[in-house]
Formats: sequence, structure tokens, C-alpha cells
Amino acid sequence: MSGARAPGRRASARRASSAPATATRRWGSHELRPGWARRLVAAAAPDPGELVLDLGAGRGALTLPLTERRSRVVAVELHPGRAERLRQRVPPGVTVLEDDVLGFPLPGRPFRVVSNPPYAVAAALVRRLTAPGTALSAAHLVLPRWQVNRYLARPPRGFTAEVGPHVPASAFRPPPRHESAVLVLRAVPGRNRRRPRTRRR
Ligand SMILES: C[S@@+](CC[C@H](N)C(=O)[O-])C[C@H]1O[C@@H](n2cnc3c(N)ncnc32)[C@H](O)[C@@H]1O
Repeated sequence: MSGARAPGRRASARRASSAPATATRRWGSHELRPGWARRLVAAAAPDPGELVLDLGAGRGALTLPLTERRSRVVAVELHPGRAERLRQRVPPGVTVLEDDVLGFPLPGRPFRVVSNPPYAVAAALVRRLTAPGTALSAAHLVLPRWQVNRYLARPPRGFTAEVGPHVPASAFRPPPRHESAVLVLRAVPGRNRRRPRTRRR
């Protein structure tokens, strides 16, 4: 993964240790059905060669259609078995990190996110991705509709927020109780700079 620090050794070193404190230990997940995953990737429309992160990649519902668009894909999945199975499924050139979406090093060069993230850490993930100075250019995140509405009312600083496709409960396996939608965040050019440090007297 260019732009981010070399992942391979770090990830395998971490594999040997216990899960980081920030990780959710609940492995239950609502995976996207393949048809819906394809539709959402088509709506996000990343360009060939663009660096795209799939965060909480699971079995690769989004990762695989992303690779078909010839994006440079990095998939991050904390569950060791899921990460390993995904590694075996992806074509050469795709990076699968067994790591925590709240802890792995974010790329230093412009990147996009297309993700159906673990809901338990979704708010912390949005904070991390949109923190001052990140190189995030746009994020397409599948979130509960109520959470999307919050970001529409109050977008993270330096980003615009809009709602993408509506995602019904039937789009997931197993279906969640809530309705979902895609939250689309786009960096406003020049607005997400790291704030200058104020000098102490
Ligand atoms: C909602 S599922 C989505 C799976 C896949 N993206 C899909 O759409 O089918 C979220 C995934 O995130 C993984 N996960 C949970 N907490 C995580 C964390 N802190 N860091 C990375 N992955 C995590 C789970 O193991 C699960 O596979």
C-alpha cells in the first residue's frame, strides 16, 4: 500500500498479540448481499488506480467489486479468520490487513473509503477519518439511517455530507432491525487542514 506504512509485517506482528483495546469484540455482522454491494460500489464509482479503503471488509462483499474497478484496494478486517479467508479470495495486488479500523495507519496520500463498517465503532471511525489533516477525499459509508441524518444536520468540519442510496434491511444478511443509507462525505478542498499549534506563553 503506497501512501500508508508497509502493512504486511506490522499486521502479522499484531496478529500474534491480543485484539487491541479499541476493537469491538462482538463479531456479529450484517453483511451486504452481493447484488447490493455491487450497486453501492457502482454508485461510489471510484476511478481506476484510485486508493480505496474497505474498512471492516468481512468476507469482501465490497472488496471484490472494488477490485473489478481496478482501484488500488486496501481491505481492513480485524477478525483473523475473515481476514485470512479474504486474503485467499482477492486477486494479487490487493492488500488485506488484519487490523483495527480505529488503529491502523491511515494513508498519507489521498484516499477514498467505501465501507459497510462495524456499527459499534462507526462514530469513532468517522471522527478518525475526518480529523484535521487526514488525506481522505471522500467516504461512502453504509450506516443506520438515523446516524446518517445526524451527519447531514451537522457534517464533520471540512467535509460536506449528503445521502446516497437508501439500503433496505433486506440488503443485508442477516437483516438488521433498522433501515440504512449511504452517507457520502466529501472533503472541501483546502478546508481540512491541520490547525496550527498555538504557542504557549
Ligand atoms: C457490518 S460487517 C460488514 C462486512 C462487509 N463489509 C460486508 O459489507 O459484507 C463489519 C465487519 O467489520 C469487522 N470488524 C468489527 N470490528 C472491527 C474493527 N474494530 N476493525 C476492523 N474490522 C472490524 C467484523 O468482523 C465484520 O466483518
